[in-house]
Amino acid sequence: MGVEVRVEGLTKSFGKQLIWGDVSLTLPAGEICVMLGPSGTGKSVFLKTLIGLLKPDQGHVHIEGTDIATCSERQLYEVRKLFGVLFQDGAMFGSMNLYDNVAFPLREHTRKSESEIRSIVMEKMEMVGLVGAEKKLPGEISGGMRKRAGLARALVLEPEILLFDEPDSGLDPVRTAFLNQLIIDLNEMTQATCLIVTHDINTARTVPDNIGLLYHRHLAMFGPREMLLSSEEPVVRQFLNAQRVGPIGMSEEKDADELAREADQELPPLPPIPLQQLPSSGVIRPTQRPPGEWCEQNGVTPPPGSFASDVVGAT
Ligand SMILES: Nc1ncnc2c1ncn2[C@@H]1O[C@H](COP(=O)(O)OP(=O)(O)OP(=O)(O)O)[C@@H](O)[C@H]1O
Repeated sequence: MGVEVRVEGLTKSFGKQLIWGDVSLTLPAGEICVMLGPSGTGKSVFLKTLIGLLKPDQGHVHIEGTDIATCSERQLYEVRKLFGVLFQDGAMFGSMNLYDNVAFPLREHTRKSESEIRSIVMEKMEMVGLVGAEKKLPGEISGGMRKRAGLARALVLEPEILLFDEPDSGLDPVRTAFLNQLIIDLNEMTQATCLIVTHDINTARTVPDNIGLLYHRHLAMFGPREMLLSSEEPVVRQFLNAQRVGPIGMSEEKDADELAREADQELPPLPPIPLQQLPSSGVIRPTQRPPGEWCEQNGVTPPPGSFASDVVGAT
């Protein structure tokens, strides 16, 4: 079972540049969360702060009784073992074949025998569909395969928390759909708490239990998927529906003149909320809420056509 990650009042700057301030959210144990945000809003910095690769200026990251922001190096080393991270390019060692890349954390962090390592590596290679490619070098395979190899490596220490930094970057829509299915199936299988940083709106709309949006140096919103997909809040609405009309401009926020010009433009209606993607087993995950539950419990009328099986992005 995954563990909860509780972030409180987190602030990070580089020199005088504030990246984001006062970020508070909880990644609930075993749930899948997505973090969105325009380019450069500090999503990768957020991931790195969660695993203690970057120190925040203020705030706390509580994981199983340890505060990553203030703990000792020794405690950090222990807590890091709870994490599996899939970096954007898979972060493979170019001179090692896939087998040795995937085996690397086991050889570094455990005293397991080579035969134990072999069985774990092959199990994870099978999970990500890479059996037969063990001897290939990272440079000899496609970007999608590299990501799957990176995922196998992220899984070998049986992590309780899985972080994905733009798993869909550089992948075509079909490969992205397969990778998303793999993430959902892994979550069902391992119950690890998952956080996916992505730009892909379809992923954000259909995969997670919760969505967060970083914008303009703060966390604009974080909460259940249906809450954000039914939100009328301008930034959330604009981003989750990939619209030009709204506060977000080409480089940063729009200025007052641009916003005034848009004032009389009518916003398109909110699109229907798609069904959340199921694991391959077709059975709802333990942490997944039935469609429409959040809206019903919170007295929110979902946009017309929501939760129909033929809504684009439903499968
Ligand atoms: N180690 C660092 N030192 C100084 N500035 C940094 C460092 N790491 C990141 N930054 C700055 O922090 C800001 C946010 O970067 P980050 O990569 O987290 O954005 P992002 O939201 O993940 O962007 P994208 O969606 O384009 O990948 C950028 O302005 C970047 O230049």
